[in-house]
Amino acid sequence: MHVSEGGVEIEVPDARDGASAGTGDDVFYNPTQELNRDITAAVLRAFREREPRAESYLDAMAASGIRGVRAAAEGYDVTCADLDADAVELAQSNLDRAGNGGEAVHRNANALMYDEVFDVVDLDPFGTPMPFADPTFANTRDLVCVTATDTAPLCGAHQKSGIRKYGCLPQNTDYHPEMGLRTLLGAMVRTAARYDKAAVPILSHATRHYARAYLELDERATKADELLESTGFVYHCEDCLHREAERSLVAHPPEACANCDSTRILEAGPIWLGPVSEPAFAGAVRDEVTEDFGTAKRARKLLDTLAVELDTPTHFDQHRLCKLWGRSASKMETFLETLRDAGYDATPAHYHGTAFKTDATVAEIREVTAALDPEA
Ligand SMILES: C[S@@+](CC[C@H](N)C(=O)[O-])C[C@H]1O[C@@H](n2cnc3c(N)ncnc32)[C@H](O)[C@@H]1O
Repeated sequence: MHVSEGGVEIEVPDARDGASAGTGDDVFYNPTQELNRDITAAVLRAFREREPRAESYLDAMAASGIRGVRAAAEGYDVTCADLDADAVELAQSNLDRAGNGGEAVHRNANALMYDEVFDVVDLDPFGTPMPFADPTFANTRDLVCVTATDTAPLCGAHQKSGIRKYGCLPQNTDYHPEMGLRTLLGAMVRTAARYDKAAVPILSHATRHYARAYLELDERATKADELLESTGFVYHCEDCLHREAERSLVAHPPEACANCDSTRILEAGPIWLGPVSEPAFAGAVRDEVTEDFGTAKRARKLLDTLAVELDTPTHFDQHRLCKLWGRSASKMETFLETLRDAGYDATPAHYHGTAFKTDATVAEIREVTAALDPEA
């Protein structure tokens, strides 16, 4: 099957009739990840401005090679790696067809990353990226791009798996996409720190199906120490949804909720509590989205949201709060405007349409927005 994406043309196996348009008919290609790949192409453009020495790009789990083909079109010196020989053959033929150079290699990405240094490494595995984290942070020079699709372990829905994979205690809350993203970022920051490197999140986004993060590397151990100080714990009241965050290597959970006195407090961590994106970089990436991206409109909307989203470590869901309080929900803009008029910061959060961030506590949100549903 012929696929046109972001100005490049590739062949992928035809999922409908099982026929192979390339070589292997079981080589993976997921059309629903186009937004993720469009944003990656825009990140690669914006990162070039930020770090002009960045030249080599490893598509570490290439499958059809779509990420590598797109990176080569952006002028990067591309290597596509895959364990599957059919994938390597298909990726090489796609690189050749596009004519922007690039080599596909039949290698285990972990072994390859210990052998060779790349400026940019893109991890896009099935499920968790943790089995690839050590060589990635040991050897990558400038930027790590990472997707994790194991959202249930990440957000605490499959908690034991989350604990095993990410070395922290994730909890299943009403802000599960953000819990997942911060579980992933915490594990990335800690892994990089083992190699005396700081992995600074410069852009991140999450949906129900995956978390995606871009981490800029800094070789100063002092910077790695600084980042570790932005990891810590969230304490979440299961009754009133009040939450508090504590930046610390050790948890000091409250005995009871500061808002409602409940003792049903969930403790999550250590997770990343710092900013998940750098506003200026999100804006620069947004400016690199071009009309030949199939998801241009969605990508710009997402990046616009990321550029202004508050960096509080959890988001709220208006519908969840209104249900708890027996109120009808309001239009998001009206709800946020009400908080702002009362002197709080409040922005939409990119996780979904009813998600928002604010510096108000749950009690303050309840009080300030009460007039929006006088019947309740
Ligand atoms: C989710 S797919 C990659 C999708 C692709 N990046 C895209 O955007 O369409 C994961 C790929 O990783 C490959 N893979 C799994 N383990 C690997 C390893 N240790 N080294 C290299 N490739 C691996 C699989 O063969 C599979 O093709």
